[in-house]
Amino acid sequence: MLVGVSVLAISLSVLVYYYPPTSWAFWPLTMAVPRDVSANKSPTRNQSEPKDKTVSAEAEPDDHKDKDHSLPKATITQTVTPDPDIELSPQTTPKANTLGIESQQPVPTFSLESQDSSDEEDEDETPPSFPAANSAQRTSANSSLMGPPLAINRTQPPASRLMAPPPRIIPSNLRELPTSTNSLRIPSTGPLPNRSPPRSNGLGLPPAPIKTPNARGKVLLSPGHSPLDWASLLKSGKNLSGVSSLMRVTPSQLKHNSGRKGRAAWSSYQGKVYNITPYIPFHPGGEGEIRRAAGKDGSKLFMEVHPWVNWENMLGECLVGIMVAENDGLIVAEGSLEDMD
Ligand code: HEM
Repeated sequence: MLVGVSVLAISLSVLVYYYPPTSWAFWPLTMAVPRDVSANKSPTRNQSEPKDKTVSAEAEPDDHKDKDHSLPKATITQTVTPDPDIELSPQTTPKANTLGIESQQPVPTFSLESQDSSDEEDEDETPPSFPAANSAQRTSANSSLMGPPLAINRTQPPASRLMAPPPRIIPSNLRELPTSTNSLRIPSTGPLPNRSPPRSNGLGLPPAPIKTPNARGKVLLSPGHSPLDWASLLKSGKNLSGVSSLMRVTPSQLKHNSGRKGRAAWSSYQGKVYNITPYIPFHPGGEGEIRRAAGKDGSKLFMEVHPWVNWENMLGECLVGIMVAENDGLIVAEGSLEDMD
């Protein structure tokens, strides 16, 4: 008995030595895999496979096959791709996808091509029409959302197609035209303009005239003395100041050059003395107005009438000098002023 057990143990040891336990699980599978699977595309190996626990766990159930066949045929094309791993030696470690024999079922692929008979016509290389024949744009053209195509009458001029027709004249809306005698009369009804009594000052005197913005008439300048003519004279380079160089002007000197008795007209504006003699005929406000400032400081008069006028630009070439105290001034020879005239 003891000897028998020993022999059995030794034989088992030898068996385990040559066939390690790691290879035990694949014995039935390697023995069952056919040598040439490519020649037999029908997956019938499962029938010969033993009901080993490792293999049967990866086999797909039958109801799964039924589910694949229930897919719509119109959108699925089935392709069979032979697994190249099948050609390997059965002694190698089997791949997972080869064990699932049912995975030899064709893999469904989706395609956008339609299954009707027009597939062959789509291969035509002529460009498709726009909009496409079966587009929603064409189909909606017949619906109520889209009107019929414009029918342009080529016989009419373009203006008549774009403009709205003239309004219809209804006789009841027309007024009666005034006759020649009635049009000159003051209407007897309705509010009348300027019918209020004339304004009185309460003293019996005639009412004061109503001032309007244009009540004061514009000064008519002599020909050749427009503002543009003055501007061109400023650019002419002519000596308009009457002096050879800037000078210090005393109050007595300013008063002396009053523009009377053949003298030049000087006027001071904010400490600067200008020879306004050449500008007098160009003054838009008239010669009399600007002469009021001759021989004295005209800043106040100037600012009262037109503070917006830039006299420094307009009289720049007429600058004589600056105002100084009486004892600081230099007398300018009168001949220099006569040269300007
Ligand atoms: C020398 C310096 C002066 C210069 C450069 C000058 C220039 C001018 C200019 C450019 C205008 C036209 C203004 C406009 O149309 O808006 C004007 C108008 C006038 N200026 Fe002078 N002016 C000067 C001195 C004076 C003085 C001293 C007076 C008198 C107080 C005066 C009285 C007037 C008047 C009454 C008008 C008319 C304003 C109007 O039409 O509404 N200006 N002046």
